[in-house]
Amino acid sequence: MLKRFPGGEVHNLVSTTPDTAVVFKPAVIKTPAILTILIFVVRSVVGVIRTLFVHPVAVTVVTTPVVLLIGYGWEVAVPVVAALVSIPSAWALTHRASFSHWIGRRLLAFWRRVWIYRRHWQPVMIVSGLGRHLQGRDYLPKLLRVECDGWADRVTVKMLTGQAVKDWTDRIEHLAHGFGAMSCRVTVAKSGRVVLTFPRRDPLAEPLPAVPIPERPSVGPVEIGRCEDGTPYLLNIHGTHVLVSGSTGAGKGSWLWSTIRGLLAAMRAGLVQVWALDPKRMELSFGRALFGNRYAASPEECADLLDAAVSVMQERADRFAGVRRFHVPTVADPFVLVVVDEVAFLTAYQSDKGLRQRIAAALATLTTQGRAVGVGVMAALQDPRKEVINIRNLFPDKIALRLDESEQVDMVLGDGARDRGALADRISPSTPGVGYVRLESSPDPIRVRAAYVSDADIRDMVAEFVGEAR
Ligand SMILES: Nc1ncnc2c1ncn2[C@@H]1O[C@H](COP(=O)(O)OP(=O)(O)OP(=O)(O)O)[C@@H](O)[C@H]1O
Repeated sequence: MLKRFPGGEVHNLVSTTPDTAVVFKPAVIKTPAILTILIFVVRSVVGVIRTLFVHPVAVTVVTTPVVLLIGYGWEVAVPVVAALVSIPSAWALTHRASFSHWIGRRLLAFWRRVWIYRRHWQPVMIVSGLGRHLQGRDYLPKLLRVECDGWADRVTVKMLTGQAVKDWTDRIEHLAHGFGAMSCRVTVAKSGRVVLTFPRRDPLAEPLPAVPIPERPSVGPVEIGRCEDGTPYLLNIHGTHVLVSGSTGAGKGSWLWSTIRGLLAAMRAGLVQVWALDPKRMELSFGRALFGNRYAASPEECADLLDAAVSVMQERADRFAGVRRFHVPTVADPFVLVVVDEVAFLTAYQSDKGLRQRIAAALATLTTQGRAVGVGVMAALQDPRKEVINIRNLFPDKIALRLDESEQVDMVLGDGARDRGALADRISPSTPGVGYVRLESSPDPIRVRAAYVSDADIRDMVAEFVGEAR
């Protein structure tokens, strides 16, 4: 005997096998055709209005010829379109930057949104695991906006509820390959939204000539080179410590020399002193005259120079205590920048244990207490493994140039840097000076190329500095 269920009809219940319990027949709700059509029309209208607002330039370019052709025939459409095309062409030829800002990049963004991102969105999301296909329905993150600049596409995405940024940073390779880009970087726009950056070309492929020596004395930020968007990259030196790490030939020298070059005017004015530790005797020795007697090469000399820097630091700390909390560079109390080329020579590879401990203690003291009293450290390092330098974390600002292994990226820049797109292990050996900067103030790494300071540039710097000093 079939039991009568509340709200159900007995004839809606079927038993498929004689010896088993009742099996429910799924309820089929028939949507009226008019409702389906209405939903479709509303969605289409909303889509058209949205496209009009989001891509006004692209919509005008596409619809104008069609409207003219239908409304006035080809006799009117062709000359009007020709005139309309000639105006932007003339604009593009005479002022390319403003044309590409107002028209070119918007058209490109529209095209790439439709052809690259919208077309591949569903398969890339499902295959990478960022979207789900459940019971015939797709649950996908929402593609909100595509913007193009001179070198990259920036895709703003609304994540699925419950997703974390790490879900995206773990899949940068899927995203890059899925959308035909060389790499992908993930940044957080706001809660629930991420921006994916897909480079279209490498704007840092060409070497940059040395930045002109500044006219005005300044302790920074100093111009080091260029960012990917073509803007000058300014590095803060005063009030921090900087670690530059990269394998041999990665271009660490260009970061050290670009910094010294940017400080040269302030050095001439007596507001900055650069103290050079050059255990390899290959890098800083070239501009030795810039450092006067504050140049050291042998481990003993380096240890003495570091101890002297610690003394300066402590003497200032005694004097400044209770009087001021920040250092203002003056001729009496200049900013002291201790530049160390290949710091591991002085720490990990130093066979004299006593000397090694003395140097490590001095470096740790300077990096923990020096910045408030105007003593900074900028150190270069080839091998960032933990056993090589354990004071790595005392440098607030870090730069990873080309590295040999992917694990080294987080060792230099801190946890999660590679996931956020700092692919320092993928930097080509043909682009020395390129690196990822991760500052204390921002977790997102920036890709930068330092300008190349050639031997001739260093000679000019020395000539200018010594000439002035005489
Ligand atoms: N910013 C740059 N732009 C273009 N070329 C560069 C740049 N920096 C360095 N180079 C080239 O790369 C070569 C190696 O650079 P550099 O000596 O600075 O590397 P490094 O990282 O200091 O290596 P090592 O640790 O072996 O001394 C230079 O001789 C120069 O030709």
